[in-house]
Amino acid sequence: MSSVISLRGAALSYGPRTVWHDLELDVRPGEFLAVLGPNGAGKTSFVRALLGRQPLSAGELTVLGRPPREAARHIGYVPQQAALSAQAMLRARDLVRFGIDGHRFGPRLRTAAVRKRVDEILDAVGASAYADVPVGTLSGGERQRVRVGQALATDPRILLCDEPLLSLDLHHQRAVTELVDARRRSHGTAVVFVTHEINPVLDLVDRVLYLAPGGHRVGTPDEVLTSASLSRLYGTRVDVVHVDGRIVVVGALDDPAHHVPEEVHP
Ligand SMILES: Nc1ncnc2c1ncn2[C@@H]1O[C@H](COP(=O)(O)OP(=O)(O)OP(=O)(O)O)[C@@H](O)[C@H]1O
Repeated sequence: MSSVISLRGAALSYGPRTVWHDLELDVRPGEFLAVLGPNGAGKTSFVRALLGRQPLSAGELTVLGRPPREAARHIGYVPQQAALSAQAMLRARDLVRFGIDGHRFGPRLRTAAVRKRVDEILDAVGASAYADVPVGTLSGGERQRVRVGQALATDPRILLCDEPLLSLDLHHQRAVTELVDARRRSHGTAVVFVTHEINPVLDLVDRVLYLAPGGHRVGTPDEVLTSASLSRLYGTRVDVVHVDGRIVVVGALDDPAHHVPEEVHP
C-alpha cells in the first residue's frame, strides 16, 4: 500500500465555521508526520477525523483504504497526559492487556500467551518495574510510557499521538519519542504526532502538516518552518530562527507555545 492515510480536498466545519479545507495529504507506512499549529487551528479535529469520530464536511478521507471508522482498530492512539479518573486503580499490566484483548488476539488466546505478550510490551516501554502498582500512583512520564505500551499492544499500523509530551520533562519526552520511533522503524508503523513543540521530535520528523488560521502547509520541516512560509500562514510577520539545533518561532502569535523558550532569552 502506498499510503495509509489519504485526504483529498478534505474540509472540516462546525456549522458555518470551517476549521480547515482543501487538505491534500498522503501519509506513507513508516512516515513520521508532525501536526503543528496554534490553538484552535484544528489539530484535535484532525485527530478526531482520523479516528472516524468527526465527519468531513467536504472531500475524502481514507485510512488503510477504508472509511476511517472501519480502520480505527488499526490505529494506536496515545492521548494527552490526562487525569486517569476511572482507570487510576488499574495496574499498568491491566491497561496493556486491554490493548491486546480489545483487538486482534481476542478471547481465544491462552492466558499464558497473553501474559507473556503483556510482559514483552511492558519491557519494551521500560515499564516492567511498575507493572503491578495502580497507574494513579505513577508519575506523568511513567504513565505516558504505559499509554504508549497500551497503544502498541493493539499492534497498530498507525500511531496517532495527540500531544503525548505535554508536561513531561525532557528526559521523559525523549523516552516517549524514542519508543514511538522504535515502533515505526521495526514495523513500518506510520506516526501522526500532534504537538505544539516541534523540537523534541525534530530529528524524527519526515514531514509537517502545519495548520493555521490562514491556511495550511505540508512539507519537510525545512520547507514549512521558515519565516516566509509561516508569515504567509499567519498573515503577519513571523521569524523562524535556529538556535543550537532548535527551531524557535518568534512573532506576534497568539499561541503561548510559540514564545521564545526561556533558555534562549538573552
Ligand atoms: N464540537 C465542536 N463544535 C463547535 N466548534 C468546535 C467543536 N470542536 C472544536 N471546535 C472549534 O473548532 C476549532 C478547532 O478546534 P480544535 O480543538 O480542533 O483545535 P486545536 O488546534 O486542537 O486547538 P488546541 O491547540 O487549543 O487544542 C476551534 O475554534 C474550536 O472552538
